[in-house]
Amino acid sequence: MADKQQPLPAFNVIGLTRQYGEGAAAVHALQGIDLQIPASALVVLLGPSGSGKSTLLNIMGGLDHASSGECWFFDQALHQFSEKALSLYRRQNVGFVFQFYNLMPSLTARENVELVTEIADSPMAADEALALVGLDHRLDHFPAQLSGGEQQRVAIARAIAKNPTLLLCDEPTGALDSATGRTVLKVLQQVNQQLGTTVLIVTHAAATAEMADRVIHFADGKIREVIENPAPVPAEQIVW
Ligand SMILES: Nc1ncnc2c1ncn2[C@@H]1O[C@H](COP(=O)(O)OP(=O)(O)OP(=O)(O)O)[C@@H](O)[C@H]1O
Repeated sequence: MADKQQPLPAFNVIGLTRQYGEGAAAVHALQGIDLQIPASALVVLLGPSGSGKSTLLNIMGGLDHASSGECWFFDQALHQFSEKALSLYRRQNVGFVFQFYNLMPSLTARENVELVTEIADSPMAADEALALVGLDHRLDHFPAQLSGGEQQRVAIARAIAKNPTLLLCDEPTGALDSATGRTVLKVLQQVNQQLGTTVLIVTHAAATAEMADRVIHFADGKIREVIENPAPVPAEQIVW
């Protein structure tokens, strides 16, 4: 009998596949993924280019559908969701951070974050979100007046301002030098620790694994290895 005290994981992924195209041209991006991610964990996904990391992240984020298998978010069966239900799921639960910040150049840092807080159900104030990422002194700056790392921190503030349960980050430090990347990782770790947000980071910067509770290694559309890290290090100590 199931242990009633056992909390549901944030994600329970069972036999997930994703195929692009048909026949001889088909790409089997995910070839049967089984995975559990506990709520409030910080998880890093590593693996060679084309191994399926972004494909899995996109399915977990409700941006894409699996070809077969199950993807549970707590008790919600994402694999059975309509486009409309996925859209609501994304709006209510998911913050996204990508390699490129996608800020509106004609809006200030505060206004970029307000774009999200105006349509979210229970947002934090834009100024509060920007203070959390250490940008309370840059509220009225435009993206062109900010460094790459600062722009990425605005993008993170925008993602967390709607108080998401889940923060999905695809190459968040990909466009940054290592020192600046470290400040961004520190913010992600802080969001995880202070807000309890489940954070998933896809990256090529293997040293990022040191700050994770759990590291998932991909190869050829499969999970090669999952490593639990009993003692994640503070992001500021990471060197790559
Ligand atoms: N929309 C698509 N149409 C066709 N093939 C796709 C599509 N998206 C991804 N693929 C293919 O699926 C496979 C997995 O891609 P995915 O982007 O998930 O890999 P990744 O591990 O995130 O790679 P990277 O580290 O380079 O971002 C690759 O072979 C890729 O070319």
